[in-house]
Amino acid sequence: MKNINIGLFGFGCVGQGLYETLNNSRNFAGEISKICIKNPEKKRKLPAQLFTTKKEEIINDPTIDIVVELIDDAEAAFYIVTESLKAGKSVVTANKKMVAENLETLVALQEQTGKAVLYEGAVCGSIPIIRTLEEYFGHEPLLEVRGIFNGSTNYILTKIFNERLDYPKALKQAQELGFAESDPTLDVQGYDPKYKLSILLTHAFGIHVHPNDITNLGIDRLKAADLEYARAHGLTIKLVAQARRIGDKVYGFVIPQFVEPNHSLASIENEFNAVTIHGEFCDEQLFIGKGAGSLPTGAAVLSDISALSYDYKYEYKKHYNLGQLPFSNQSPVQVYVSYNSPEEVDLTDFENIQEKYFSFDHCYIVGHVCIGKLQQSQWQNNPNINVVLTAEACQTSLGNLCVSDLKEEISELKKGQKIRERITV
Ligand SMILES: NC(=O)C1=CN([C@@H]2O[C@H](COP(=O)(O)OP(=O)(O)OC[C@H]3O[C@@H](n4cnc5c(N)ncnc54)[C@H](OP(=O)(O)O)[C@@H]3O)[C@@H](O)[C@H]2O)C=CC1
Ligand SMILES: N[C@@H](CC=O)C(=O)O
Repeated sequence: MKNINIGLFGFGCVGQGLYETLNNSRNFAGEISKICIKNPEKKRKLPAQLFTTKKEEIINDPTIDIVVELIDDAEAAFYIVTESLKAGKSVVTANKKMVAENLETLVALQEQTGKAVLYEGAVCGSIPIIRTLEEYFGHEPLLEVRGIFNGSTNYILTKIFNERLDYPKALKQAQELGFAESDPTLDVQGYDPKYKLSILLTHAFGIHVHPNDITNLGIDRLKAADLEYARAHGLTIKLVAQARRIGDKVYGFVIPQFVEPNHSLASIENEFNAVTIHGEFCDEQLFIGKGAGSLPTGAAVLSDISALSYDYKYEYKKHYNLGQLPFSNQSPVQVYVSYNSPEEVDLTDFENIQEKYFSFDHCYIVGHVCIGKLQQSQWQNNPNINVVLTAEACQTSLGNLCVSDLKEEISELKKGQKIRERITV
């Protein structure tokens, strides 16, 4: 095997994880010859001559074979990746925001330059999901890809449910352990798993969907009453990313979901991620592995570097071979919506309502709403409002209750009245 000369950008959690995995791999012939970082004053555990703050020292170095981009700034990462490709170097990156927001450009640039960009570490850490979709499922029509795509929020939810730790403490731990993004709102508001879903949409269904077109709701608005609701019903909550093909359309979104104890995602805890693939031929498969952290992500990056050493490239088979399936947000889902007072939610946005509950400290409704309506609604931006998919959320059969009648009835209810009612549709 040829000795590979690596130029590395970033020496934080993942960069150091890569360094460890590279040095402890017994059969990998490669070394890091230069590391570009941002802050020259920071104390490093490696000799100073290895570090630089000048990107060009790596991009323009003809002795460097592969560029590995592991920084926490998506804009600068895009520059590094595109300039490296233009300079004739293949690239490994773990930056899901950068990849998801620019995938079409990156695919075109790979075609133009003949060089490769690999990004296994960008999606679900150590789970080899992109290569699995590319190679193993390259010709199988898929029906669904779903799962837990964010380690930090899964860690937080595990600590909240299993140890009754409060949200700020659990988030702080996820940050200290290196799981969270530098801006943790990307994790807790569901952006990070949305970037990953956007990338998987390309490899699973052949479609490029910009993350801005995918709905994401997070776990940052969960209130004590929502947790009590879950516990009282024997449920837990997971932040679930999902995409499914129904007919000739693909639907996808990231929304927290109540999960029953016997559900395959219920036992996925801490920073572990899980991906379920449902294919027309293979039926269901479940992949589980650590989705965040220094060594698991470093291992995914090392695997990509190794793949480049035998000239591996993503072929984007489904994207090139299949007609573009349209992506749609017109998918009705059943949601639990909790809020402080009845006028905060516009019930006319709902297709129907199955349950409503008002008490002094907790109001909620359960009903079907279209993802597109949810995405566009003003009320959804209200920080008092928390939306969780019900355990049956994606069963699409809708009742036909007229919500305008209910709206009037509910708006007359005063906060403090304790009414619990199931409405049969
Ligand atoms: N942490 C994880 O578990 C995972 C992270 N990722 C992704 O990997 C990437 C890196 O994450 P992580 O290691 O956690 O981040 P860290 O914050 O731990 O490290 C970021 C590194 O990037 C360097 N850096 C920032 N901006 C620049 C720049 N413009 N030029 C050169 N270097 C720069 C920093 O330099 P300095 O040291 O000087 O501050 C630092 O070394 C991110 O895209 C993240 O989303 C993917 C999967 C898992
Ligand atoms: N912040 C991310 C890191 C890995 O992608 C996560 O928590 O999953």
